[in-house]
Amino acid sequence: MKRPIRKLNGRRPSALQAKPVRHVVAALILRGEGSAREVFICQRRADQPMGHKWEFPGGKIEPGETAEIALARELNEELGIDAVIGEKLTTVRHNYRNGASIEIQFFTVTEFRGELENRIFQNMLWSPFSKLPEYDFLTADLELIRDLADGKLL
Ligand SMILES: Nc1nc2c([nH]c(=O)n2[C@@H]2O[C@H](COP(=O)(O)OP(=O)(O)OP(=O)(O)O)[C@@H](O)[C@H]2O)c(=O)[nH]1
Repeated sequence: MKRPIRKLNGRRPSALQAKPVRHVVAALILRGEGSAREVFICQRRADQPMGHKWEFPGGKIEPGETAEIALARELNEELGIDAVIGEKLTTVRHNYRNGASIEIQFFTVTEFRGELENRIFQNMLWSPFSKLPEYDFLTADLELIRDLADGKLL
């Protein structure tokens, strides 16, 4: 039996509006050891969605790509480096308020060829883990940022 679609003030229930999950990969590019350890972070340009927010370099996985291949491609496009993709650190799922749902796989990178070159960002820099909470990161990254700053990860 077909169930009628319930109307809410003329709108469909939100489950029917849900957008497909976007699969994203991002890199924690690391340098240094111990308390001198730093991670490379990037700021989105004003004209990008969620402009001025800080993030880890990366992007969406294209059809047919593995996560590692997608991340190596994104790092090449965004920063001009040939990176060796390391271990997967964590996977984060997040629902943005606009209905977008993303799953981000974070990988470490400790080796790459080439110089880090700013091709698309407003700003980019090396940050000690303890200073990460001072930057205005994308909401989906906040738990990871706290864990890194508290020394719970890496
Ligand atoms: N790269 C990256 N994306 C993140 C992070 N955190 C987070 O929520 N995202 C979200 O994941 C999505 C990645 O999309 P993107 O626009 O950067 O990907 P892309 O380079 O493939 O974009 P394009 O569609 O312009 O080619 C965005 O919705 C972005 O807001 C992060 O730390 N790094």
